[in-house]
Amino acid sequence: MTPPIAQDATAYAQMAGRLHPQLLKGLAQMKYEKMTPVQQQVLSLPTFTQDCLVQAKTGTGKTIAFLLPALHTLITQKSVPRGQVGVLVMAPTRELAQQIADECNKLTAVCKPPLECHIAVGGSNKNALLSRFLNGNPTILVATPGRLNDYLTDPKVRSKFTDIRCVILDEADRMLDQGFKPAIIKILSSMPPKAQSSWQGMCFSATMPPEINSVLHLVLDKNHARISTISENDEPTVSSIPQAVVPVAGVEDVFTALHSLLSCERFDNPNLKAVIFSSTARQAALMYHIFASTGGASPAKLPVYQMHSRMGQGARNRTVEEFKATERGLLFASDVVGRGMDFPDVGLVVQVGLPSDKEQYVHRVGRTGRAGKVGHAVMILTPEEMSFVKKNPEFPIKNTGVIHPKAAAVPSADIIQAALAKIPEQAKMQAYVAFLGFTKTLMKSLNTNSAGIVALANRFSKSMGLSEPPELEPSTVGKMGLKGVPGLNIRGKSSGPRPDTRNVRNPFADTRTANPAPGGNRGQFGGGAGGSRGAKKPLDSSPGPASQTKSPGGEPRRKRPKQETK
Ligand SMILES: Nc1ncnc2c1ncn2[C@@H]1O[C@H](COP(=O)(O)OP(=O)(O)OP(=O)(O)O)[C@@H](O)[C@H]1O
Repeated sequence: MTPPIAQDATAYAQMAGRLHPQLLKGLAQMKYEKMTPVQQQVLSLPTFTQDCLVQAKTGTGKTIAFLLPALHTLITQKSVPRGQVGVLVMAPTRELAQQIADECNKLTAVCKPPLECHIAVGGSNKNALLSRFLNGNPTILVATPGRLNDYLTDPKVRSKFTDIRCVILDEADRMLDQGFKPAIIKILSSMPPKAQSSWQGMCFSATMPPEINSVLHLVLDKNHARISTISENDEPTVSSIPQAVVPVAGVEDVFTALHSLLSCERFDNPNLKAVIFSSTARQAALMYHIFASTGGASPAKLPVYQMHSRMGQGARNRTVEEFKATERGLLFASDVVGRGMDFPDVGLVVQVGLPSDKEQYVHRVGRTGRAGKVGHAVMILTPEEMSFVKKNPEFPIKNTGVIHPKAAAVPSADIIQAALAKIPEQAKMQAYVAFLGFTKTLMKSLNTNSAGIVALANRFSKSMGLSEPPELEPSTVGKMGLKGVPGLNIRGKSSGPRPDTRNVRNPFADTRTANPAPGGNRGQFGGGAGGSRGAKKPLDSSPGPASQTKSPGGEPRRKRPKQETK
């Protein structure tokens, strides 16, 4: 099926004379014959060099919509001196940056002379990429802000931006939020001032919360064009994606309900390809291992994959490649793939628990129903989380009624219990600490207090089969703002031997799953951060820009991520 392109959409062939022939040839090779609405509107602007703020729904071809005008200008106007960066694209995650670079390379495949597109992202081999960047001809650079700032400490790198022509922010609302804004400001301070060199600014996203308006001046001039393919009364999600909520009786029933749901879905569609989002990296890893051990969604096996910030970059890259290529399978993910990622033919998105905000809901749902294809989205919510549905009536979320875990054709409760029994205790402890940290950030939306959060986390702990809540360092409790809250098991304040969450390392390092991801990314719970260490930065996340710490891959972490709690 083709993207949501109207019958009367303009064919790219009709752009002959307006778009450079080499780009038209590239489009033809990619088999993009007609324009999607956002591409049509952007290419209808009076000039391709105009600053613009562009909002269009997920999966409707925004990448090509920003690449075409930028590349056309690059090819047709005074050439950028050799070695200089002409177009800079910034995106929030390494995987999305790579995906944009891949799309750019396909589009420019027939360009002569060739246009080099480089990437600067964390977690990868910095020295090799930097040396290629310094010695090559990186006319186009796609970067994550943390790594680019890291590059920019080198004066040789800074000197490569003196002739910059165009700066593009993909996922612009995310790039300009509190987490990333300082890094973006720092990057822009290394470029010639916009007022003098008048580089073009472009901001694209599927969501544009009002807060973005006060910071647009960083990238766009005040006469920028505003394009939205979403009309005022339109829903913010793609209308061909039915959305539902499965309310469960309590936090204890979540995994069982998920198993029931996936089993039913699998029954309807033997080639099910689904992304299952969790609030934290630890929970994504936990669910991956549970479902690897149940053999995918029973009764038949589906390959399972995991994707989150606790994995090494090599494993992350392999998972992206494999899940893009596979026809069927379950990807247990955190929000590292919540925005922008284009996994073809995902037919189902499941959100286990709440997204960090309503924008994140839109982006997660948008991993299905892309390019005009069909898909649906389901949330699994506890009674405490159900207010999300009421508070956001703009989302057409249908309440399917409580699914009793045992109502499904398979004994999901027993299967989950058996799978949980095989999960190392340390992994459960880590999931508990991450759950506590993330749920604390949602205290207001959950309409509860600290004691309520701890009680919820303790029920979660019990449901995983832990005899008592894992022990926390007093300093961790302080950092979480939970000092004095009853129900916590605090080191030094409890009697008798307790499970120890310190120095927890790769609890799966020596285990083999029944259905490991083909990429071999087993045992990715650990990364060395134990319960208390993990909780030390309960809000930390790898895809974010610099604040104080650096991830092992050199991608700076930000103070308060919206996307992922480890
Ligand atoms: N003109 C076109 N014809 C056919 N397919 C297209 C066209 N433009 C884009 N696509 C395809 O549509 C899919 C979605 O494109 P893209 O990833 O750019 O969407 P997006 O709007 O940026 O989504 P998101 O908001 O999730 O980032 C991709 O698989 C892309 O290859």
